[in-house]
Amino acid sequence: MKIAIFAGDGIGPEVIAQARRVLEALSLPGLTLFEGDVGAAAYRRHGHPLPPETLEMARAADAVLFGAVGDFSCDDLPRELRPEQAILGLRSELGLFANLRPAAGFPGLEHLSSLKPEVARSIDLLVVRELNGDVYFGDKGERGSAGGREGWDMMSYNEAEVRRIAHAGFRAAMGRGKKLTSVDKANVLETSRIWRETVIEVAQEYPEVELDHMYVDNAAMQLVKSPGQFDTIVTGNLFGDILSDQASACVGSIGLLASASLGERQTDYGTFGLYEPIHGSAPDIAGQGKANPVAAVLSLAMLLRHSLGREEDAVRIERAVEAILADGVLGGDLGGSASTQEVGDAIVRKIVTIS
Ligand SMILES: NC(=O)C1=CN([C@@H]2O[C@H](COP(=O)(O)OP(=O)(O)OC[C@H]3O[C@@H](n4cnc5c(N)ncnc54)[C@H](O)[C@@H]3O)[C@@H](O)[C@H]2O)C=CC1
Ligand SMILES: CC(C)CC(=O)C(=O)O
Ligand SMILES: [Mg+2]
Repeated sequence: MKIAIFAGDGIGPEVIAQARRVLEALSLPGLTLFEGDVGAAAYRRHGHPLPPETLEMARAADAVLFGAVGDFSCDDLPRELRPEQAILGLRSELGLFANLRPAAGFPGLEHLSSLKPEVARSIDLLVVRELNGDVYFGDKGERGSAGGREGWDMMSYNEAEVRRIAHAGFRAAMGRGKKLTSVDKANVLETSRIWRETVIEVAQEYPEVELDHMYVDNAAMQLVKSPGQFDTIVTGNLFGDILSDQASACVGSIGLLASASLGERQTDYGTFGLYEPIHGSAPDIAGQGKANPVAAVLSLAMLLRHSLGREEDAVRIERAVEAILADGVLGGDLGGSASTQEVGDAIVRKIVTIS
């Protein structure tokens, strides 16, 4: 089993160091770890945020564990050299089109949610976000205009792209509460009209799943008003990016939510994937030991489940995380004072005691 580890920038290395300790505490036989450079760190060392050797390392692995990229010192670089291109490049080059972002409340942490505790208690949803299309990958540019500089980012989806993420959404819903909400903006966007019609067509193959549709503005409102109504959400790249950050505040902190990015490639043990917290490099707290490593640790659990077929180890990690949070080992983002290292220590100790 080969895992490529790309820690990246800002708090990326801090949270990945803790995830790595948790992985080592599991003492899995036959595991090889490789480390590669991405983001601003890679740009400084190799002149590119996603050097060819990093991409090759990812291709040769069964899974990638990713921290975060982004560094304001790179803001003036041309777009193709900015750190964020590393994660976009990995997602597109590796064909990782389905981004699974679960958001569920942790028992006893309801008071830390931005919602009322009784509302927060009801959250248990999965955002299935399309990851290879939309405005992030469409034609983009800048030109002069009568109104000054004009920029554009083309939003587009074709039926094949929508079909494959719709299948991912329906399959995910089948494994959960059999309810799928497709989020779009079909009242004004052509892209969304094709999205909605294609999702309805794919629904014929999943008669057991109850499908509904919601405009993204209403979905954002419903998410904070009554998140319990959602089971599985399928949506485009931009809407999914925004709604999942919003969902993290409903759970308690962006430092808690993990993600899996999957494509079609199968390995000897499961589906090849890239696993990362939903947060970014958080330059405002980088280097201060304040980053919550839980999202990175839970991303590792998703890696073990989806790419390495090690469900029992994934559950062991998830139980350890739930236990330390219930014990009150909380970082600053959750109103506590535990450092990144202390949260990692507590998870490692629990892993060892949980059989
Ligand atoms: N996949 C990736 O690598 C992503 C990279 N980014 C990049 O990250 C950089 C910073 O972006 P922001 O918009 O500030 O988003 P961010 O997610 O890095 O941070 C947003 C807020 O959440 C806090 N936060 C994030 N992770 C946390 C954690 N684990 N524990 C405690 N608090 C945490 C930060 O301190 C900040 O106040 C930018 O360069 C952005 O492009 C943003 C999102 C995803
Ligand atoms: C950094 C961006 C490319 C994407 C993002 O914010 C995300 O995937 O959560
Ligand atoms: Mg994001």
